[in-house]
Amino acid sequence: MTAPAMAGAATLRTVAPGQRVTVRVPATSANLGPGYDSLGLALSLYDTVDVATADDGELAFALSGEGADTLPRDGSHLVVRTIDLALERLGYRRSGLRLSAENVSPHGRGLGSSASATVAAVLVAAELVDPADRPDRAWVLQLCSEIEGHPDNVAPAIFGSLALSWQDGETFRTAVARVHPDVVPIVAIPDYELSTELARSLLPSSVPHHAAAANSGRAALLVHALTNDPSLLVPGTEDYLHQSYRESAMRPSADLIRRLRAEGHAAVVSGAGPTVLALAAGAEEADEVQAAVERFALGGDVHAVDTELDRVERTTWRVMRLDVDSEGAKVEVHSR
Ligand SMILES: Nc1ncnc2c1ncn2[C@@H]1O[C@H](COP(=O)(O)OP(=O)(O)OP(=O)(O)O)[C@@H](O)[C@H]1O
Ligand SMILES: N[C@@H](CCO)C(=O)O
Repeated sequence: MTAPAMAGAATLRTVAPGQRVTVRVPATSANLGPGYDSLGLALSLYDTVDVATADDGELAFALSGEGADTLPRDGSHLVVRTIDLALERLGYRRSGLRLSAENVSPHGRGLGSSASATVAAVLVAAELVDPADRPDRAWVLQLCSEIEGHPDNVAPAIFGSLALSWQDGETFRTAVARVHPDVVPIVAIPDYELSTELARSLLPSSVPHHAAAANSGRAALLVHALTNDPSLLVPGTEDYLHQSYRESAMRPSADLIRRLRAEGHAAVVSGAGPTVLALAAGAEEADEVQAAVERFALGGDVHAVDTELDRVERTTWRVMRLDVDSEGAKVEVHSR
């Protein structure tokens, strides 16, 4: 992991004006059932961040897509805040920034939007410093994992494919595995949000030993199923550590997962939810999954009943058949 030692605030250098960097980062699905805080898959759904430096100290934003009307347009914007942090770690600070972002990944739905934004920001910062101070991708993984608190979304966002991540003391590491070409990810994104922070607060501080033992068997099986034998995806995606504890915060998603699994499909909560991820073993099964989700949606599962208003709210779902992204984040540095 190479990067310069952190400089004191007084010695921070200002990044050169007139630079422009564009980064495209895939969405990611973490956990995949039993791989809690460890496994993550990169998906063919991309956010793009474009940053230009200026010497006027001003921040300017051009945001489109998800969050365009709600995200802050000041130094508290996740991308700006993370660029500032990464630059500081590298011994730099910024003056003015022009940030354009096209956000495609939905926020707060379990598709790693905050991880994608964090990865984009750290990769931008890495390009804005002098070449001699440029960090490698292990440093990028470390900082992004520290910011997110866990590596399972940021690793596939950086490297693509299936990332198997772990922690050695304070150091985050990852190994990237190639996914079997028959595996087809399908996401069913409900119309309600769930913050990762809330979903994490629902987990117990310890689990019974038999649950941990069962989970480790399934996590091992899942890696084999995803890379070598997709016919084992249903048993490989059984989880014992998190999904059941979070059900109360995402009933419609839990109901859809039960329905899909009962019909023989490998369905799990994507990340901290509430999106449902199904991993089909081939195009034919992917068609069946899409049809099953549509039947479930038409059945009109009840999301909330407001008895005072005598009104029933029903969940609506956006279903997308995606590919596994095998490239990870792509950085383009525009010549001056
Ligand atoms: N592209 C972005 N630009 C700025 N802020 C973002 C961006 N994407 C996400 N965020 C911030 O992160 C929040 C969502 O983070 P959260 O961790 O709750 O969900 P997620 O990352 O979408 O899902 P998960 O971590 O379960 O996969 C948003 O509400 C927003 O504040
Ligand atoms: N492993 C994380 C993924 C969401 O960021 C969780 O389930 O809380």
